[in-house]
Amino acid sequence: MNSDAALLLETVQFAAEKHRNQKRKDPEETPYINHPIGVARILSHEGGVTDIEVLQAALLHDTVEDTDTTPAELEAKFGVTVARIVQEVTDDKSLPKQERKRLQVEHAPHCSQQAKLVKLADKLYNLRDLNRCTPVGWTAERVQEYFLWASEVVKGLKGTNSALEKKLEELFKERGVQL
Ligand SMILES: Nc1nc2c(ncn2[C@@H]2O[C@H](COP(=O)(O)OP(=O)(O)O)[C@@H](OP(=O)(O)OP(=O)(O)O)[C@H]2O)c(=O)[nH]1
Ligand SMILES: [Mn+2]
Repeated sequence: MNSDAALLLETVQFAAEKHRNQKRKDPEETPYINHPIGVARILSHEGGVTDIEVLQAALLHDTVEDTDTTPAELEAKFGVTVARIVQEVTDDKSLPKQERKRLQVEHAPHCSQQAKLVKLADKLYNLRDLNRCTPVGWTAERVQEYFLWASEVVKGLKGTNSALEKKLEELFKERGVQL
């Protein structure tokens, strides 16, 4: 087997183990790991991304934010670059939600190109997921607010990947949100 394929399998196995007890917020309680796998798949199949470290970071992107995984653990297992990309896309969960959301908008333009790619694919996946079904407990207003906020983040990621940006723009247009 080629070493990139082996590395991706090692990475997806690690992420699946870390997220093993988590579910998405949809009514069917989809396994959480479907999301990071989908984000990596968007980058590879729709974004044309071949940078293995970006694909690994996509698979791992919610492990530090949402599980007991530490940045040091990622660095030891997957190297400094993958750990750094994940750190760049990790929200500080000790901050109030409004502040976290504001900081994503503020920080997006200053992220590395690799982190910007992961952020674009993360938003694309989550917006498509919102179109597929409404998370349990969310109102239509909250869904629309998420689209509005995501558009503010995506504005700061412009010029990163035209294919992904085009698909995001289409989703915003359907919601009457101007990018
Ligand atoms: N659309 C959708 N999202 C779900 C679902 N289940 C879990 N999520 C996650 O919920 C987050 C968005 O919900 P919010 O209420 O805005 O944020 P919060 O979970 O951090 O409080 C996303 O986190 P994230 O990936 O860290 O991204 P981000 O929104 O923080 O950028 C998304 O992955 C689902 O069924 N549908
Ligand atoms: Mn995510």
